[in-house]
Amino acid sequence: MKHSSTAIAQLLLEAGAVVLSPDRPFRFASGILSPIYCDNRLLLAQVSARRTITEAMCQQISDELLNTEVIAGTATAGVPWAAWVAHELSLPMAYVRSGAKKYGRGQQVEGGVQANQRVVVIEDLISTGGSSLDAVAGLRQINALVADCFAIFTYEMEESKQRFNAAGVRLMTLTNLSTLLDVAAQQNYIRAEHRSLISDWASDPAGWADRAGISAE
Ligand SMILES: O=P(O)(O)OC[C@H]1O[C@H](OP(=O)(O)OP(=O)(O)O)[C@H](O)[C@@H]1O
Ligand SMILES: O=C(O)c1cc(=O)[nH]c(=O)[nH]1
Repeated sequence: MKHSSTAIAQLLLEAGAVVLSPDRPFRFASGILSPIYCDNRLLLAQVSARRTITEAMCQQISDELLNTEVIAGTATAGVPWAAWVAHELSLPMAYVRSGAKKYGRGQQVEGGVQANQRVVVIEDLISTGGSSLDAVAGLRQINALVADCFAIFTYEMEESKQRFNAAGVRLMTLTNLSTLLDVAAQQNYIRAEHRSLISDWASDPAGWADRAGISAE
């Protein structure tokens, strides 16, 4: 069964993964302050939801990325998804640390990826794209071939689009912020004023805190 972007957004909402906190914004990995946070890690504990996500990822990879040789997860939140997808597709799995390990073999990429292997990077969520593209850079450094990244969710930030373009990486996602806001509004998960607030944030996430007069704690 094909899983639509709307169905996956609904799943995230039902799973309680989407949290709003306009008055005490979340700090993202990139430093950006945000009134919304999507905690896909909560899906790890929800067997039916994680099965649906894994199935949807496997389906798209089987349909569109026929030559994939390795599934690589970004540490930490991408790793379990990469493991489940690689297992289902009977492909080798690897993971990419945020930086090279400071002891042992000193590697950023773990799992024996070979030069010229075609690798798909799996991430749980894309904000600026910095984490996934660091993983791509780590893989390319050992001469792996990376042209595609796959994530559950993207905020559709202009910055991420530009960075993926510049890196020559195609980003595929199961769902995105605009779909999530549509579903959340239709089903009364969020009020109209919160939808407007999040849309305003999304129009310029990095400038939002200043615009809204919110100072970082
Ligand atoms: O697109 P970006 O701007 O890089 O932001 C998204 C990244 O941030 C989160 O990871 P986090 O740094 O919180 O670490 P974790 O995966 O260990 O939870 C998320 O899991 C992505 O990896
Ligand atoms: O950019 C991030 O750090 C980030 C945003 C978000 O909504 N969820 C998450 O896990 N990380």
